[in-house]
Amino acid sequence: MSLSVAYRHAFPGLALDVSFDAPGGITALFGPSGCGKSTTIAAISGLMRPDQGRIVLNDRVLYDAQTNLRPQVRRIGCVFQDARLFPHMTVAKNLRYPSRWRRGAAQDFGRVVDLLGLGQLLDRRPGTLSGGERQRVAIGRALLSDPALLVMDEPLAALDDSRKAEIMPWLERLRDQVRLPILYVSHSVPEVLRLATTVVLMDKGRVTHAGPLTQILSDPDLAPRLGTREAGALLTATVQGRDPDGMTRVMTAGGPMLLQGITADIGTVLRLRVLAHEVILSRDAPQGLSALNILPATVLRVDGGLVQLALGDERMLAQITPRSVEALDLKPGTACHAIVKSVSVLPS
Ligand SMILES: Nc1ncnc2c1ncn2[C@@H]1O[C@H](COP(=O)(O)OP(=O)(O)OP(=O)(O)O)[C@@H](O)[C@H]1O
Repeated sequence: MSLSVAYRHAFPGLALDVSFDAPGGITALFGPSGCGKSTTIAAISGLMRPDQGRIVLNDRVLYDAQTNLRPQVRRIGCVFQDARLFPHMTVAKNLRYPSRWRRGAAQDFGRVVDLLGLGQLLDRRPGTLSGGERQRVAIGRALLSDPALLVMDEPLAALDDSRKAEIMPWLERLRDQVRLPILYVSHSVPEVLRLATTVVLMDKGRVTHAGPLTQILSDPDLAPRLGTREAGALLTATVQGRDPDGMTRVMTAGGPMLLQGITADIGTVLRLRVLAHEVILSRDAPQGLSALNILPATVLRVDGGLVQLALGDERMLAQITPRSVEALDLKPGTACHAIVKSVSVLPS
Protein backbone atom coordinates (compact mmCIF):
# COMPACT_ATOMS: atom_id res chain seq x y z
CA MET A 1 0.00 0.00 0.00
CA SER A 2 1.70 3.20 -1.08
CA LEU A 3 1.32 6.50 -2.83
CA SER A 4 3.87 7.83 -5.28
CA VAL A 5 3.69 11.50 -6.22
CA ALA A 6 5.67 13.43 -8.85
CA TYR A 7 4.27 16.56 -10.44
CA ARG A 8 5.18 20.01 -11.70
CA HIS A 9 2.94 23.01 -11.84
CA ALA A 10 3.59 26.71 -12.43
CA PHE A 11 1.52 29.29 -10.59
CA PRO A 12 2.30 32.94 -11.40
CA GLY A 13 4.31 33.36 -8.17
CA LEU A 14 5.56 29.81 -7.56
CA ALA A 15 6.91 26.92 -9.63
CA LEU A 16 6.06 23.65 -7.88
CA ASP A 17 8.21 20.57 -8.47
CA VAL A 18 7.10 17.96 -5.96
CA SER A 19 8.07 14.34 -5.69
CA PHE A 20 7.86 11.85 -2.79
CA ASP A 21 6.59 8.42 -1.81
CA ALA A 22 4.18 7.79 1.07
CA PRO A 23 4.25 4.18 2.33
CA GLY A 24 1.75 2.71 4.84
CA GLY A 25 1.53 4.64 8.13
CA ILE A 26 1.28 8.39 8.54
CA THR A 27 3.28 10.58 6.18
CA ALA A 28 3.42 14.15 7.47
CA LEU A 29 3.58 16.90 4.86
CA PHE A 30 5.31 19.69 6.72
CA GLY A 31 6.48 23.13 5.69
CA PRO A 32 5.89 26.87 5.98
CA SER A 33 2.74 28.58 4.78
CA GLY A 34 2.63 28.88 0.99
CA CYS A 35 5.14 26.07 0.32
CA GLY A 36 2.59 24.01 -1.63
CA LYS A 37 1.04 21.52 0.82
CA SER A 38 -2.60 22.23 -0.10
CA THR A 39 -1.76 22.30 -3.80
CA THR A 40 -0.15 18.87 -3.41
CA ILE A 41 -3.26 17.52 -1.66
CA ALA A 42 -5.43 19.02 -4.44
CA ALA A 43 -3.27 17.41 -7.14
CA ILE A 44 -3.47 14.00 -5.43
CA SER A 45 -7.21 14.16 -4.82
CA GLY A 46 -7.95 15.36 -8.37
CA LEU A 47 -9.18 18.84 -7.46
CA MET A 48 -6.51 20.48 -9.61
CA ARG A 49 -4.72 19.22 -12.68
CA PRO A 50 -0.95 19.72 -12.55
CA ASP A 51 0.92 20.81 -15.69
CA GLN A 52 2.67 17.44 -15.80
CA GLY A 53 3.60 14.45 -13.66
CA ARG A 54 2.54 11.02 -12.46
CA ILE A 55 0.56 10.14 -9.34
CA VAL A 56 0.12 6.44 -8.54
CA LEU A 57 -1.83 4.91 -5.65
CA ASN A 58 -1.25 1.18 -5.08
CA ASP A 59 -0.26 0.55 -8.73
CA ARG A 60 -3.31 2.48 -9.97
CA VAL A 61 -2.42 5.55 -12.01
CA LEU A 62 -4.51 8.51 -10.81
CA TYR A 63 -2.82 11.03 -13.04
CA ASP A 64 -0.26 11.04 -15.85
CA ALA A 65 -0.02 12.27 -19.45
CA GLN A 66 -2.80 9.87 -20.51
CA THR A 67 -4.88 9.57 -17.34
CA ASN A 68 -6.70 12.04 -15.10
CA LEU A 69 -9.18 10.15 -12.90
CA ARG A 70 -12.16 12.07 -11.54
CA PRO A 71 -11.91 12.82 -7.79
CA GLN A 72 -14.89 10.52 -7.04
CA VAL A 73 -13.13 7.43 -8.42
CA ARG A 74 -9.70 8.04 -6.89
CA ARG A 75 -10.67 6.31 -3.60
CA ILE A 76 -9.30 9.05 -1.37
CA GLY A 77 -10.96 9.77 1.97
CA CYS A 78 -10.51 13.35 3.19
CA VAL A 79 -10.67 14.81 6.69
CA PHE A 80 -10.40 18.58 7.02
CA GLN A 81 -9.92 21.06 9.85
CA ASP A 82 -13.70 21.38 10.22
CA ALA A 83 -15.42 18.00 10.36
CA ARG A 84 -18.01 18.88 7.66
CA LEU A 85 -20.62 16.50 9.07
CA PHE A 86 -24.29 16.74 8.08
CA PRO A 87 -25.78 18.66 11.03
CA HIS A 88 -29.33 17.30 10.64
CA MET A 89 -28.21 13.64 10.70
CA THR A 90 -27.25 11.54 13.72
CA VAL A 91 -23.68 10.25 14.00
CA ALA A 92 -24.90 6.81 12.82
CA LYS A 93 -26.50 8.34 9.72
CA ASN A 94 -23.41 10.41 8.99
CA LEU A 95 -21.31 7.25 9.24
CA ARG A 96 -23.71 5.28 7.04
CA TYR A 97 -23.72 7.99 4.38
CA PRO A 98 -20.98 6.38 2.22
CA SER A 99 -23.01 3.12 2.08
CA ARG A 100 -25.38 4.94 -0.30
CA TRP A 101 -22.87 4.41 -3.07
CA ARG A 102 -20.52 1.83 -1.61
CA ARG A 103 -21.43 -1.80 -1.15
CA GLY A 104 -19.58 -3.37 1.79
CA ALA A 105 -19.67 -0.21 3.95
CA ALA A 106 -22.36 -1.77 6.18
CA GLN A 107 -20.07 -4.72 7.01
CA ASP A 108 -17.24 -2.39 8.06
CA PHE A 109 -19.52 -0.23 10.21
CA GLY A 110 -18.95 -2.08 13.51
CA ARG A 111 -15.23 -2.36 12.97
CA VAL A 112 -14.85 1.39 12.37
CA VAL A 113 -17.16 2.27 15.30
CA ASP A 114 -14.94 0.12 17.57
CA LEU A 115 -11.69 1.42 16.14
CA LEU A 116 -12.64 5.04 16.85
CA GLY A 117 -14.72 4.49 19.99
CA LEU A 118 -17.91 5.90 18.46
CA GLY A 119 -20.41 3.47 20.03
CA GLN A 120 -21.68 5.94 22.67
CA LEU A 121 -22.12 8.71 20.11
CA LEU A 122 -24.24 7.00 17.44
CA ASP A 123 -27.60 8.60 18.34
CA ARG A 124 -26.22 12.10 18.89
CA ARG A 125 -26.24 14.93 16.37
CA PRO A 126 -22.96 16.70 15.41
CA GLY A 127 -24.02 19.93 17.17
CA THR A 128 -23.97 18.12 20.55
CA LEU A 129 -20.44 16.69 20.14
CA SER A 130 -17.09 18.12 21.20
CA GLY A 131 -14.68 19.18 18.44
CA GLY A 132 -12.57 16.07 19.03
CA GLU A 133 -15.61 13.77 18.87
CA ARG A 134 -16.74 15.43 15.64
CA GLN A 135 -13.31 14.81 14.11
CA ARG A 136 -13.46 11.14 15.15
CA VAL A 137 -16.81 10.83 13.37
CA ALA A 138 -15.37 12.56 10.29
CA ILE A 139 -12.47 10.10 10.27
CA GLY A 140 -14.92 7.19 10.65
CA ARG A 141 -17.03 8.44 7.76
CA ALA A 142 -13.92 8.83 5.57
CA LEU A 143 -12.83 5.26 6.44
CA LEU A 144 -16.26 3.86 5.58
CA SER A 145 -15.96 5.23 2.06
CA ASP A 146 -13.34 2.44 1.62
CA PRO A 147 -10.46 4.73 0.73
CA ALA A 148 -7.11 3.55 -0.61
CA LEU A 149 -5.57 6.71 0.86
CA LEU A 150 -6.66 8.90 3.75
CA VAL A 151 -5.80 12.58 3.48
CA MET A 152 -5.95 14.61 6.69
CA ASP A 153 -5.50 18.35 6.14
CA GLU A 154 -4.72 20.03 9.49
CA PRO A 155 -7.31 17.82 11.24
CA LEU A 156 -6.47 19.14 14.72
CA ALA A 157 -5.88 22.80 13.88
CA ALA A 158 -9.32 23.93 15.09
CA LEU A 159 -9.12 22.06 18.41
CA ASP A 160 -7.85 23.37 21.74
CA ASP A 161 -5.01 21.56 23.50
CA SER A 162 -7.19 19.33 25.67
CA ARG A 163 -9.28 18.20 22.66
CA LYS A 164 -6.05 17.57 20.74
CA ALA A 165 -4.78 15.41 23.60
CA GLU A 166 -8.10 13.54 23.59
CA ILE A 167 -7.98 12.65 19.89
CA MET A 168 -4.25 11.83 19.61
CA PRO A 169 -4.54 8.24 20.93
CA TRP A 170 -7.29 7.56 18.36
CA LEU A 171 -5.06 8.81 15.56
CA GLU A 172 -2.28 6.57 16.87
CA ARG A 173 -4.68 3.60 16.80
CA LEU A 174 -5.64 4.48 13.26
CA ARG A 175 -1.99 4.63 12.25
CA ASP A 176 -1.19 1.30 13.88
CA GLN A 177 -4.28 -0.71 12.94
CA VAL A 178 -5.29 0.50 9.49
CA ARG A 179 -2.92 -0.45 6.71
CA LEU A 180 -3.73 2.56 4.53
CA PRO A 181 -1.23 5.25 3.70
CA ILE A 182 -2.33 8.40 5.52
CA LEU A 183 -1.17 11.80 4.30
CA TYR A 184 -1.21 14.26 7.17
CA VAL A 185 -0.77 17.99 6.60
CA SER A 186 0.32 19.88 9.68
CA HIS A 187 2.15 22.98 10.88
CA SER A 188 2.62 21.49 14.34
CA VAL A 189 5.96 19.91 15.25
CA PRO A 190 4.58 18.07 18.32
CA GLU A 191 1.82 16.49 16.18
CA VAL A 192 4.31 15.39 13.54
CA LEU A 193 6.63 13.95 16.19
CA ARG A 194 3.91 11.99 17.87
CA LEU A 195 2.06 10.70 14.82
CA ALA A 196 4.27 10.54 11.74
CA THR A 197 6.16 7.51 10.55
CA THR A 198 7.44 9.27 7.43
CA VAL A 199 8.09 13.00 7.00
CA VAL A 200 8.11 15.05 3.79
CA LEU A 201 9.56 18.52 4.34
CA MET A 202 8.55 21.12 1.74
CA ASP A 203 9.82 24.59 1.05
CA LYS A 204 9.01 27.00 -1.80
CA GLY A 205 7.23 24.41 -3.92
CA ARG A 206 9.82 21.66 -3.53
CA VAL A 207 10.46 18.66 -1.33
CA THR A 208 13.71 19.39 0.48
CA HIS A 209 13.88 16.22 2.61
CA ALA A 210 11.83 13.05 2.88
CA GLY A 211 12.31 9.88 4.87
CA PRO A 212 11.43 7.96 8.02
CA LEU A 213 10.75 10.24 11.02
CA THR A 214 13.69 8.72 12.91
CA GLN A 215 16.08 9.73 10.14
CA ILE A 216 14.66 13.24 9.68
CA LEU A 217 14.68 13.93 13.42
CA SER A 218 18.31 13.02 13.92
CA ASP A 219 19.59 15.08 10.97
CA PRO A 220 21.48 18.09 12.42
CA ASP A 221 20.69 20.14 9.28
CA LEU A 222 16.99 19.90 10.00
CA ALA A 223 17.10 20.81 13.70
CA PRO A 224 16.50 24.54 13.00
CA ARG A 225 13.44 23.75 10.86
CA LEU A 226 11.86 21.55 13.49
CA GLY A 227 12.79 23.93 16.31
CA THR A 228 15.96 23.56 18.38
CA ARG A 229 14.00 22.68 21.53
CA GLU A 230 12.52 19.70 19.68
CA ALA A 231 15.86 18.51 18.24
CA GLY A 232 16.60 14.97 19.26
CA ALA A 233 15.96 11.47 18.14
CA LEU A 234 13.56 8.59 18.24
CA LEU A 235 14.93 5.20 19.20
CA THR A 236 13.09 1.93 18.77
CA ALA A 237 13.09 -0.18 21.92
CA THR A 238 11.74 -3.64 22.71
CA VAL A 239 10.59 -4.41 26.25
CA GLN A 240 12.64 -7.24 27.76
CA GLY A 241 11.47 -7.45 31.34
CA ARG A 242 10.72 -5.77 34.64
CA ASP A 243 13.21 -5.54 37.49
CA PRO A 244 12.12 -6.05 41.12
CA ASP A 245 12.30 -2.26 41.72
CA GLY A 246 9.72 -1.69 38.95
CA MET A 247 12.17 -0.43 36.30
CA THR A 248 11.52 -1.79 32.82
CA ARG A 249 14.45 -3.19 30.83
CA VAL A 250 14.37 -2.45 27.09
CA MET A 251 16.79 -3.22 24.27
CA THR A 252 17.72 -0.52 21.73
CA ALA A 253 20.12 -0.50 18.79
CA GLY A 254 22.60 1.19 21.13
CA GLY A 255 22.25 -1.38 23.93
CA PRO A 256 20.05 -1.98 26.97
CA MET A 257 18.23 0.88 28.70
CA LEU A 258 16.11 1.18 31.85
CA LEU A 259 12.79 3.05 31.90
CA GLN A 260 10.63 4.14 34.78
CA GLY A 261 6.84 4.12 34.97
CA ILE A 262 6.18 1.80 32.01
CA THR A 263 3.66 -1.02 32.17
CA ALA A 264 4.16 -2.49 28.66
CA ASP A 265 4.35 -6.27 28.24
CA ILE A 266 7.52 -8.11 27.27
CA GLY A 267 8.01 -7.89 23.49
CA THR A 268 6.17 -4.56 23.13
CA VAL A 269 7.92 -2.20 20.76
CA LEU A 270 8.22 1.37 22.06
CA ARG A 271 9.40 4.60 20.49
CA LEU A 272 11.72 6.50 22.81
CA ARG A 273 12.03 10.23 22.35
CA VAL A 274 15.43 11.47 23.42
CA LEU A 275 15.87 15.24 23.23
CA ALA A 276 19.32 16.48 22.21
CA HIS A 277 19.63 18.70 25.30
CA GLU A 278 18.97 15.67 27.53
CA VAL A 279 22.10 13.89 26.26
CA ILE A 280 25.62 14.58 27.52
CA LEU A 281 28.78 13.03 26.18
CA SER A 282 31.86 11.50 27.72
CA ARG A 283 34.97 10.13 25.99
CA ASP A 284 35.53 7.49 28.72
CA ALA A 285 32.95 5.17 30.22
CA PRO A 286 31.67 7.31 33.11
CA GLN A 287 31.72 5.92 36.64
CA GLY A 288 29.68 6.87 39.68
CA LEU A 289 26.89 8.72 37.86
CA SER A 290 23.26 8.64 38.88
CA ALA A 291 22.22 8.39 35.20
CA LEU A 292 21.08 4.84 34.39
CA ASN A 293 21.28 4.96 30.64
CA ILE A 294 24.77 5.21 29.23
CA LEU A 295 25.19 3.98 25.68
CA PRO A 296 28.37 3.52 23.64
CA ALA A 297 28.21 5.65 20.50
CA THR A 298 30.31 6.92 17.60
CA VAL A 299 30.34 10.53 16.44
CA LEU A 300 29.07 10.89 12.88
CA ARG A 301 28.94 14.67 12.50
CA VAL A 302 29.59 17.79 14.51
CA ASP A 303 27.67 20.96 13.69
CA GLY A 304 28.44 23.71 16.21
CA GLY A 305 27.33 22.16 19.49
CA LEU A 306 24.99 19.66 17.85
CA VAL A 307 26.61 16.24 17.64
CA GLN A 308 25.09 13.45 15.55
CA LEU A 309 25.85 10.00 16.96
CA ALA A 310 25.52 6.47 15.62
CA LEU A 311 24.18 3.88 18.05
CA GLY A 312 24.19 0.66 16.07
CA ASP A 313 22.06 1.46 13.04
CA GLU A 314 20.11 4.24 14.77
CA ARG A 315 20.98 7.93 15.13
CA MET A 316 20.89 10.25 18.13
CA LEU A 317 21.65 13.94 18.63
CA ALA A 318 23.43 15.53 21.56
CA GLN A 319 23.30 19.28 22.17
CA ILE A 320 26.45 20.33 24.01
CA THR A 321 28.47 23.54 23.94
CA PRO A 322 31.06 24.15 21.19
CA ARG A 323 33.58 24.48 24.06
CA SER A 324 32.81 20.89 25.16
CA VAL A 325 33.11 19.69 21.56
CA GLU A 326 36.60 21.15 21.54
CA ALA A 327 37.53 19.94 25.04
CA LEU A 328 36.49 16.37 24.20
CA ASP A 329 38.03 16.65 20.73
CA LEU A 330 34.91 15.23 19.13
CA LYS A 331 35.07 14.60 15.41
CA PRO A 332 33.59 12.06 12.98
CA GLY A 333 34.66 8.57 14.06
CA THR A 334 35.31 9.46 17.74
CA ALA A 335 34.10 6.74 20.10
CA CYS A 336 32.26 8.14 23.10
CA HIS A 337 29.47 7.44 25.58
CA ALA A 338 26.05 9.07 25.40
CA ILE A 339 24.60 9.69 28.86
CA VAL A 340 20.84 9.96 28.48
CA LYS A 341 19.39 12.05 31.30
CA SER A 342 15.74 11.55 30.42
CA VAL A 343 13.59 9.72 27.93
CA SER A 344 9.91 9.95 27.07
CA VAL A 345 8.04 6.97 25.71
CA LEU A 346 5.68 7.27 22.77
CA PRO A 347 3.32 4.45 21.88
CA SER A 348 4.45 2.58 18.77
N1 LIG B 1 -5.16 28.83 -7.92
C1 LIG B 1 -4.01 29.46 -7.68
N2 LIG B 1 -3.57 30.43 -8.49
C2 LIG B 1 -2.40 31.05 -8.27
N3 LIG B 1 -1.58 30.78 -7.24
C3 LIG B 1 -1.97 29.82 -6.39
C4 LIG B 1 -3.20 29.12 -6.55
N4 LIG B 1 -3.30 28.20 -5.55
C5 LIG B 1 -2.21 28.36 -4.79
N5 LIG B 1 -1.41 29.31 -5.29
C6 LIG B 1 -0.11 29.73 -4.75
O1 LIG B 1 0.70 28.57 -4.60
C7 LIG B 1 1.46 28.65 -3.40
C8 LIG B 1 1.25 27.40 -2.57
O2 LIG B 1 -0.06 27.43 -1.98
P1 LIG B 1 -0.60 26.28 -1.03
O3 LIG B 1 -1.98 26.67 -0.65
O4 LIG B 1 -0.41 24.98 -1.70
O5 LIG B 1 0.40 26.42 0.21
P2 LIG B 1 0.32 25.69 1.65
O6 LIG B 1 1.67 25.14 1.90
O7 LIG B 1 -0.83 24.77 1.68
O8 LIG B 1 0.04 26.93 2.60
P3 LIG B 1 -0.76 26.99 4.01
O9 LIG B 1 0.09 26.24 4.99
O10 LIG B 1 -0.82 28.44 4.30
O11 LIG B 1 -2.11 26.37 3.79
C9 LIG B 1 1.06 29.93 -2.71
O12 LIG B 1 2.03 30.90 -2.98
C10 LIG B 1 -0.25 30.29 -3.35
O13 LIG B 1 -0.41 31.69 -3.37
